[in-house]
Amino acid sequence: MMDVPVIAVDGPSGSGKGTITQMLARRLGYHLLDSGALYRLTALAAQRQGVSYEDVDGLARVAGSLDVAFQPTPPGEPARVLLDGQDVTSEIRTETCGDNASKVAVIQPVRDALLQRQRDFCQPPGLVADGRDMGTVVFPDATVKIFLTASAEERARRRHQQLLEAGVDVSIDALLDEIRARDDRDMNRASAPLRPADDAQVIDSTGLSIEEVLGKVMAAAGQA
Ligand SMILES: Nc1ncnc2c1ncn2[C@@H]1O[C@H](COP(=O)(O)OP(=O)(O)O)[C@@H](O)[C@H]1O
Ligand SMILES: Nc1ccn([C@H]2C[C@H](O)[C@@H](COP(=O)(O)OP(=O)(O)O)O2)c(=O)n1
Repeated sequence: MMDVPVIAVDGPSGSGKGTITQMLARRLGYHLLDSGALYRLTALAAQRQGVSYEDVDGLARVAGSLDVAFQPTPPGEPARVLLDGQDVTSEIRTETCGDNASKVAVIQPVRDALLQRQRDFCQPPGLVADGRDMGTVVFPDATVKIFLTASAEERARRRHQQLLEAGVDVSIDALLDEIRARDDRDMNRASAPLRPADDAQVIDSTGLSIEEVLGKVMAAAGQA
């Protein structure tokens, strides 16, 4: 499958990966892998099955047997995500689920159990892959590697705005604390820590509009 182009986009929470990869995949007509959704689904499925976040074997089993479907939606809307046939699109987007995802994601057997499932998304005509280790571990031979970042303060402001639009009012300071804790856990774990691949192009989106970031990413991908 190495002749299928892969654009890997990694970066911390709130850097704009989900927004940019969705727009990019649509524009190029490529498939999209939201790898974070798989970690979120693992956390949710474990909770539903009563598997504790300390039970390494249990978590790996949950990750390896996830019954997941991603259904396309109109432009601008997140893909619909089904777990065991049930719509969990909103449920997996909460801050708590993101935090739980980051906790199960430190466990190597969980990462191993999800590896092939992620690689299976690499299908013609191409793939845009969103995550933490797309360019370093899952698709080390990716055609283009982008590391998207922004200051923690900017990412907390974006998350605040996003939650307000969803009717949830959480203080920016609380969100900043959460973002820092999640950055710390994702960057300092032993397995596939969040870091730019050696051959990644780093794009700092602080102070840039979504369109400006998309332009830079398209240029980096040679498609501008
Ligand atoms: N360059 C940008 N400028 C302003 N807001 C942005 C930018 N990129 C993304 N956002 C907004 O920030 C929030 C988080 O973006 P998202 O794509 O979910 O990030 P990630 O997937 O990296 O966690 C969303 O509400 C999104 O609309
Ligand atoms: N490729 C990936 C994707 C996500 N994770 C883990 C670490 C992240 O904090 C959680 C949630 O990721 P997700 O991309 O959905 O979260 P954000 O939208 O960036 O807030 O999952 C991972 O370890 N490896």
